[in-house]
Amino acid sequence: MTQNHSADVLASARRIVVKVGSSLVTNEGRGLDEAAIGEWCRQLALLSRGDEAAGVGGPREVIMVSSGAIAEGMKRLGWAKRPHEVNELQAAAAVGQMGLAQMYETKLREHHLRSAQVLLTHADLADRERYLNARSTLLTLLQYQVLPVINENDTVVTDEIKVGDNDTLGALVANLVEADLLVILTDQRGLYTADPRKDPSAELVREGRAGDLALERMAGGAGSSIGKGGMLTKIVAARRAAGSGASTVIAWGREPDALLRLARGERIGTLLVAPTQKTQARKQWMMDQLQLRGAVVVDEGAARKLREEGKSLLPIGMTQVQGVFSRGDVIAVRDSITGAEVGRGLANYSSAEARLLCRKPSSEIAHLLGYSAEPEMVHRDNLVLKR
Ligand SMILES: Nc1ncnc2c1ncn2[C@@H]1O[C@H](COP(=O)(O)OP(=O)(O)O)[C@@H](O)[C@H]1O
Ligand SMILES: N[C@@H](CCC(=O)OP(=O)(O)O)C(=O)O
Repeated sequence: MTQNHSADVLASARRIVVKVGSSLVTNEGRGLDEAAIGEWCRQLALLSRGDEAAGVGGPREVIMVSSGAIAEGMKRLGWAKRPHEVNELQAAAAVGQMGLAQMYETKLREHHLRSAQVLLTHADLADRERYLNARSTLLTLLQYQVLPVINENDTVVTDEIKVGDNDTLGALVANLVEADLLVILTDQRGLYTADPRKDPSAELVREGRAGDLALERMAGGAGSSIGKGGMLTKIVAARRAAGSGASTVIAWGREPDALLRLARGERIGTLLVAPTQKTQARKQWMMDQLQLRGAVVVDEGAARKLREEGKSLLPIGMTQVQGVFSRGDVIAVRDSITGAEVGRGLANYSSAEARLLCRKPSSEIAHLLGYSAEPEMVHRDNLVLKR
């Protein structure tokens, strides 16, 4: 990839997930690093506003994934050694998360940015319906220019049902909101050819392809007892983020103005470029669904609006619902005249609900179902037209 092209990947990223690790957040376990958190918050606020003087080229939607709850909880409880017992780790997380949320709230407020705490579990991301709900909440927060500060809900999860490390959580969040870029800030300047703590001759890798297995061989585990995943989970996270088209940067969290410089297109740390672009990755995923659970049949007018005007499918254009599907399933949209597939997309309502909504204006959804998720049956962003 050329220098210019990689600068584009960075400068054109509109939706960015930033992940910071425990060792940075808690100053290697010494306690919340107020100055460092304040510094990221300042940059996040400038990015979110698209501050002209900062030269970041327009507003960005930013989400923070922050570790540090357990490390901070241990500090507050006066525990010198990380406990092994799950209930103790969970208690530490509960104590530390208070401090974490409070610190981000205070620092972001100083920079006139509102924030929201979002604690997620693996189950929230694995279950289709909860996944869509989490997605919808995060997108709503972004729409209102509120910065979501995310961590795993350590207090309620045990080892078997854990995401486990926040590099992976960051990638899952990037998938969830279809981010353009995942920035992983850590205590090293990026990925080195070997663990720099063990091999002083290791060299910084400036760029690679996300998913390249050779990179995984260079990466080792955590260098300190504070961090959880080490470099390997970051490289695997980059592969996962690339699944929905997001590229990843791994950079040093203390690099001055790192987030602003990245947004300006400056090359810092290690850039792992996603081989397929965001929309392409998404379309591919939807088209690859072999087993469609159902379909909605639409009238001529709706089919035309979808095909020719790139519009969303509204319930009013639906004439029939086929099969049994849930909210979030991929369904086919069929033309009532020829029966041909117009396209495929994500259903906002289940088949049972959709049957009640056929031919009805969206303004009646709340009345008919007792709630309203979205005015569309399938939003155009979640629709791939058949060529
Ligand atoms: N190839 C590598 N390049 C850079 N760091 C590596 C590599 N292999 C292992 N590491 C280790 O990974 C550590 C970063 O991971 P971790 O401690 O989990 O940080 P964080 O808390 O930021 O997630 C580094 O301090 C380093 O010792
Ligand atoms: N959810 C945990 C973080 C776990 C984790 O992945 O830590 P790290 O490797 O430092 O990003 C906490 O807040 O303590």
